Amino acid sequence: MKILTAAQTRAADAFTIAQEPISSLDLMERASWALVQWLKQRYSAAVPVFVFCGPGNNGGDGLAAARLLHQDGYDVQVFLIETGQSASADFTQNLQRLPSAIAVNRLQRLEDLPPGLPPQALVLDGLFGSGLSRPLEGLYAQVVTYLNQQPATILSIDIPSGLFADAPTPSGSAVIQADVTLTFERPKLAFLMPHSGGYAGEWHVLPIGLHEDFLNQVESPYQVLLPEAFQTILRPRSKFSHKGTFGHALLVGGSYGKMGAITMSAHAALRAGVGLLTVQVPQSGYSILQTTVPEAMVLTDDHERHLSQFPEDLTKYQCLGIGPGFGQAEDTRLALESLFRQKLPPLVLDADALNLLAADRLLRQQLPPDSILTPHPKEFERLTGPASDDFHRLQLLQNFCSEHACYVILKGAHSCIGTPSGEFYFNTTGNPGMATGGSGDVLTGILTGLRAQGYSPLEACQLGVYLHGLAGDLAAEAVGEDSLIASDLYNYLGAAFLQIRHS
Ligand SMILES: NC(=O)C1=CN([C@@H]2O[C@H](COP(=O)(O)OP(=O)(O)OC[C@H]3O[C@@H](n4cnc5c(N)ncnc54)[C@H](OP(=O)(O)O)[C@@H]3O)[C@@H](O)[C@H]2O)[C@@H](O)CC1
Ligand SMILES: Nc1ncnc2c1ncn2[C@@H]1O[C@H](COP(=O)(O)OP(=O)(O)O)[C@@H](O)[C@H]1O
Ligand SMILES: [K+]
Repeated sequence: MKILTAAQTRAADAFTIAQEPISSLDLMERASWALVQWLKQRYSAAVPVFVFCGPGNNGGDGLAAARLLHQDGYDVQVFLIETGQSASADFTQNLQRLPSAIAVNRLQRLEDLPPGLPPQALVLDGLFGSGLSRPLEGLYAQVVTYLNQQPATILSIDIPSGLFADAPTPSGSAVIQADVTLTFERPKLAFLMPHSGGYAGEWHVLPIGLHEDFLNQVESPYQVLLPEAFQTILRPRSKFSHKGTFGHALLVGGSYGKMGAITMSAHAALRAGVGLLTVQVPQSGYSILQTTVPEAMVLTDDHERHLSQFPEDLTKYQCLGIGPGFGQAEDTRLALESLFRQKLPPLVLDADALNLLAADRLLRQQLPPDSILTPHPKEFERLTGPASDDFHRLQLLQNFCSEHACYVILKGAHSCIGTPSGEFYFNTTGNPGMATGGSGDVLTGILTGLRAQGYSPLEACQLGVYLHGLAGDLAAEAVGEDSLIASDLYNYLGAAFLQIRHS
């Protein structure tokens, strides 16, 4: 699903109004109706609703929602922030349509605000939406600070007020801290970024019938991954298939004290459906691997505690995953250097393999095209240098992927896949229970297993991050986020496959 910028959203709005055709006022009514339908399922009419409106169409949505909620028996009060700014036409129309039974409070200074809102109250935040053009100041900023201090639940209409949809919001700006955001038609880029995503709270996308032709044609480099995409990607396992059909993967990693990392990757590659798996570890890992992952074949390095070599014949493998528990010993670095001079199967690189790459520009330049790299933000920073904000980080991601013709999964709450052609795919599965040691090792195993089965690098990245997060969500349903550990992720991978195969 494509993500639109604020400007594209305005264009989608205008296109829909002209082509459907529908009046702008009726489109606002449709958006507000969708919002109210959602809200009614979650909050009963016993909950008092306080609607805060700015001067634009976001405020217009708030007014229309206030009227619809009042019709449904909710106790609604409206607060208009009046700074002398002229209101939008649809705002004005909706203000005129407001039944006189709804109390309208006009706020011109901070003192006009009620001393406090009841904890059981629901605040509808309709101050500003996609039309925000500068950080909030004065009375608007004061109202935001006031609302953020209230014990009430805040539901933001479209976007938390004060948050820029597709540009960095300057730090220290007044932004609504929403509990829930109901956003129209498409998620906003800011919801997916580490520094701004938290403002949106739990967010949901409400379709409001923006014109299909526009949505199909509009070009956007940003997409979110949804399960529908996998119906065409996921391959069936045909009746006469055999283990050779599903590829032979090689995982290289592990060092003394970090053998668990490569063990978890191995489990994950197997659960991702690979036909055969070989794992190369230092000698001290031999019994560990043979005991804990009996399905895998094990090769050992000459060294007891760290890796210093790769198997000689790499041609029989369909994917080579390197990194979990790899270490950064000098021998290990030299082994990686000589590896890059050979003809190689598709690569997945993680953890210390990335740190070694980061420390060596020449090595980076030899990175084979179509490799998949899976850095967390710190590893990414080592590869590209620091980013000034989340949007700059996306720019660095794009530069890196196009310079090295590779795919980079920038891991996080919404892991982002960067591609050589400049598209970005944000993941929508996963939860904070996955913020636990070894989660990334599991992802490496999944990607290696998928790539060995012949999935393209982009398919493997998309399927891999989605399944990994979904396994985390299913595991969290069973054991809770607090107790989730990385091995739960490969243990729930089967359930995740079943869910996307049958959705
Ligand atoms: N297509 C859709 O998805 C649909 C969208 N809909 C809804 O419309 C919303 C977008 O509405 P919108 O364009 O009127 O923008 P909104 O944010 O309400 O306010 C803009 C006004 O505020 C002003 N202003 C800006 N920043 C400011 C600041 N810091 N401090 C003070 N003022 C500031 C700005 O003035 P200016 O920048 O010109 O100075 C302008 O006057 C969207 O989020 C959704 O809720 C639905 O109804 C229908 C379908
Ligand atoms: N809050 C979160 N929400 C969703 N996924 C998360 C969250 N925190 C971590 N993850 C996922 O868990 C994995 C952590 O990887 P990484 O930091 O490399 O862990 P490790 O090095 O311990 O294996 C990534 O795939 C990341 O997307
Ligand atoms: K808002």
